[in-house]
Amino acid sequence: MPATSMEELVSLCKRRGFIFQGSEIYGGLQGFYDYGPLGVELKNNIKAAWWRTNVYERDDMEGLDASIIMHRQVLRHSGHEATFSDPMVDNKKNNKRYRLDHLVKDQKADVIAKVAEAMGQSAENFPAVVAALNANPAQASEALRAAGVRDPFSGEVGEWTEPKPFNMMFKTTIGPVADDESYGYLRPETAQGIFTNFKNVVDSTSRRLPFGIAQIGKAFRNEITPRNFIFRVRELEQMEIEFFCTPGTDEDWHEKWLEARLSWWEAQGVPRSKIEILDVPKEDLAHYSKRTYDLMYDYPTLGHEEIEGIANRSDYDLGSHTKNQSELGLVARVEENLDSIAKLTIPHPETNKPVVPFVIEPSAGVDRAMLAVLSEAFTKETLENGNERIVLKLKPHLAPIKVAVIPLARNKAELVDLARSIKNDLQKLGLGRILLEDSGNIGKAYRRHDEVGTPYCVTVDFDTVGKGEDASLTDTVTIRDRDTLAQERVKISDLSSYLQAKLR
Ligand SMILES: Nc1ncnc2c1ncn2[C@@H]1O[C@H](COP(=O)(O)OP(=O)(O)OP(=O)(O)O)[C@@H](O)[C@H]1O
Repeated sequence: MPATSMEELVSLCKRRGFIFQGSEIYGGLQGFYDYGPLGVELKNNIKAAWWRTNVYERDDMEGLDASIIMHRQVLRHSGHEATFSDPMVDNKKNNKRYRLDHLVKDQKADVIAKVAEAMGQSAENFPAVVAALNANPAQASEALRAAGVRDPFSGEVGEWTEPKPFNMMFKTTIGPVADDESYGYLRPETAQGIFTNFKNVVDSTSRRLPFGIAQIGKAFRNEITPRNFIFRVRELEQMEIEFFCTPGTDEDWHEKWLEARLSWWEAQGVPRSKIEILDVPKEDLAHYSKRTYDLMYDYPTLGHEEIEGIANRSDYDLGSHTKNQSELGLVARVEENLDSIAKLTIPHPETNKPVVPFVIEPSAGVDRAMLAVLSEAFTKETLENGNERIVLKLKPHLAPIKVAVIPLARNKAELVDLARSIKNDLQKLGLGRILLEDSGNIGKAYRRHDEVGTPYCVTVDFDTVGKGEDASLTDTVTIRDRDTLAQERVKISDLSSYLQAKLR
């Protein structure tokens, strides 16, 4: 059974070294997390699985790693300077600041109903309530107060300001002079680096439509209320694809990508039955989107929340960043661009005339992926002897440690030396991290490796070195299967092929 609460996951992640609060020894920094020894392995494995499926196993994709700090013109013409903002409100009583929609959503049902009524909306249509609050700031602050909207920090009814937009981009100075011109932004999504490199990739690879560019990397959002562990953070990582296709084929590609992405999640242990597909209503679509599917995973404690967005972005992005916009017959409404020096077109596959392609964008968060994968793998079992065990039933390709090699006694040099040499041989197979686990107590070692999801433990005991009761067991080791708890005796000489077959 998957995790039933976020607390279970938070506690496991801290206890076993997956995830720590950022800057913890100075009291922590809200919205920033550090990935520990096992977290970095799991994260790398998720990213590698995504890259393998979306780049290596397809014939229509290229990869990219663009820089994080971007020219302000990029984020001006992408629309982020003007629109990448969330409405926020302050509580005048304690100066705490909240994202308006989060604040209202977390109130009791009767309070939400009162806010909705005051704004002339139905509580069932929550986005419409938020839209009405944003559109009528003065009425909104009165509605929040009259409905008795409580401050989540103090628990008391707040004295709420009018909502105002808050741009979520991190701005930074570039170079030694801090003047009005010398600033850039930390990218709020990786996508823009793909659009600005579109021409470079086309020119250097001779790609023709349809094709896509994949990128994994950090993005930064100054979220007003970061919360729910790594679900909403200020420094996040994204796995994004911009898939360029001929206008008119976009709807078809949108469906294909939806299917491809669901099947990828399934292969990572996140079943379709736990993902709701939200066909985002027209009135809630981002300004660039023709249609968007949000994949809503059923997170413990939070319920269904977005794990990935798959948007049909039309020709908005390349159309916004290209020069000569007026000659290109753009479908999307874009702001005038007199700064770009590149024409972002590609020959139409049938007419050979220059065309600005449409874009399908599957965009997933690595941190949210990690939370979902951990949540699905988390299992509490009662054993035959009545003891309870916690086991992370991660898919082997995602497990941070693939095999733990354990000498039965840590003070017996011949056991430890042989275990080390087995570990070194297995490490050379390139399966991922193999750990020499010589902490001594075999029971504790098994428990630890269950909890961190190690699929196999290999134990070197006295029989292995010919000092046990059964001479026929010399040069064999015990392999313990994490999920079935079955133990098998295998010859050391067969170990590599045995584990390769199980883990590849
Ligand atoms: N603050 C964040 N922390 C962690 N992951 C995030 C954050 N914002 C976005 N993501 C991830 O990046 C993906 C694509 O970003 P997108 O801009 O579509 O998110 P969003 O619609 O702004 O998300 P939300 O509505 O939850 O704020 C999301 O599906 C999510 O997995």
